[in-house]
Amino acid sequence: MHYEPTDAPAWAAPRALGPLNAVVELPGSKSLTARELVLAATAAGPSTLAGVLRARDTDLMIAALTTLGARFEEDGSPTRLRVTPAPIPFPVSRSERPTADATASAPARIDCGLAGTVMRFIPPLAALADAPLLFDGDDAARSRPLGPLLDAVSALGARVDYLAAPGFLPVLITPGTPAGAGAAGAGAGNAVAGAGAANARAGAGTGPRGLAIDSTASSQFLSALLLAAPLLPDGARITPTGRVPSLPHVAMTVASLRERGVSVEEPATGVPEGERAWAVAPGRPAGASTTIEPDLSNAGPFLAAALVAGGTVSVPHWPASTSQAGDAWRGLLPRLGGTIRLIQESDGAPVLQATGTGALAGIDADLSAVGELTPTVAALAVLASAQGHTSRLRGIAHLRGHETDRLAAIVAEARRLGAPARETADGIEVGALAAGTQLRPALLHSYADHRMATFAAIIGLAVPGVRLDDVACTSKTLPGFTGLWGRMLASASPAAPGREAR
Ligand SMILES: O=C(O)C1=C[C@@H](OP(=O)(O)O)[C@@H](O)[C@H](O)C1
Ligand SMILES: C=C(OP(=O)(O)O)C(=O)O
Repeated sequence: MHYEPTDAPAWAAPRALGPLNAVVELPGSKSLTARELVLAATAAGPSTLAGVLRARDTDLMIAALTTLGARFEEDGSPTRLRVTPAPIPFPVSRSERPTADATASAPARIDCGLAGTVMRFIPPLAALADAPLLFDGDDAARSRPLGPLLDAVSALGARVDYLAAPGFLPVLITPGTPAGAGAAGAGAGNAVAGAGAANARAGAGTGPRGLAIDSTASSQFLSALLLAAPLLPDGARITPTGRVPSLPHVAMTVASLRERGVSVEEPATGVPEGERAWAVAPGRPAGASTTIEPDLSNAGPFLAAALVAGGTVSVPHWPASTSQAGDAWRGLLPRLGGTIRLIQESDGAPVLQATGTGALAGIDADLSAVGELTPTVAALAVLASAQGHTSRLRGIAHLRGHETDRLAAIVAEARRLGAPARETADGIEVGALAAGTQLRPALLHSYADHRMATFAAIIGLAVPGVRLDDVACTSKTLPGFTGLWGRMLASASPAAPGREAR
């Protein structure tokens, strides 16, 4: 892992000066926003989306879908969008380009930034466009895995040309010859008929397209094919090979498709891995009016702050039932030393409250289903190490392909603080600090990773002298993070003389 710390002035992570009593309103879920944007852009009719996350990842998604021909208009607020779907084939050839790209031969570009959702959800749609699309992103995005997904995109008949290393950005995707009008529901228009590569069993008109895909590196490969499947003339039957991480995110994709009337069959429980298939019927998703839930994964650092500083942090509008991975905080935080209560406000809206005392517990957990929660759990594990506890986080080898190699990053930063951490084949272990030893001040590295930035913020609540090289990368999913964090800390009761959060 190569990382050059930025030259930006370091952010001094604020310490908690006493127990908290804060209510933190979080913006919309990144994952739900990404799915709703794609579904609205490919729907049979217009949609209205409320509670949309406006952050770097989701604004890049809006830009990508605009290039495909969808239209997004703010309806009184940036978080409320009216969406006019794109025709299919997506009219990329007519998209407005920045002047630098506007030569006859330059393909339209999709900037993926560092967003897994953009770099995974858009390529299968590129197979349904009327012109080539060039995908690229941040430097760090160029080492995030894409190969198995792009094999499936070529199985859909598109041509995939890697411009640097095979399996990675940048890549040029050229759609195959469009088939005749497909049976893909109202206004679906044409869809691809490809010669089909080795892993495509069926062509258009002969039953659902069969796609086998190795999704061990990311559940987003599977979600990406599921989102494109209803736009294919005969739908698709998708069989992931190997163990799929982050299954709640796949369930979220299925739920979002079904909400818009798309028929998706999921594998029955008990079907062995490798034999499980998801079957999606053809037919454009329906236009819809949808309100997006707050981001429960991003709630994690704020809830964790209550455990570290003591006191209570409340997150309003916690959904009573949800497909978000972040709902797992209700089970995880009690194992790390907190108390969790889901209460009903007088207006009936549920609120999640995390309460803590500053005393933390170590944890041994398989986080494969909720990998994106790992940096926050790891921050608590590092602080628990200074209280004599060991922790083991398992089932998360795929985090090596997240925004950065998160296993290497967490271990490097934990060690910089003096905690005995090490990588295992599929996770990390954090040992207990020797009695009488404390974590030390450090300039921590973000690795351009929003969740490594919030990792540092959590540590800084309790360890004096923690600074972070680049807090701005939190804008990937949570613009305004430092303001929210500061307001939460301002709720601290003044510490008794001599007392500071542990
Ligand atoms: O589909 C999604 O919205 C996501 C799926 C997961 O990806 P991986 O399966 O690559 O972990 C998750 O970690 C990521 O933050 C968001
Ligand atoms: C893995 C993550 O993001 P992405 O959607 O870019 O994969 C994350 O947010 O933790």
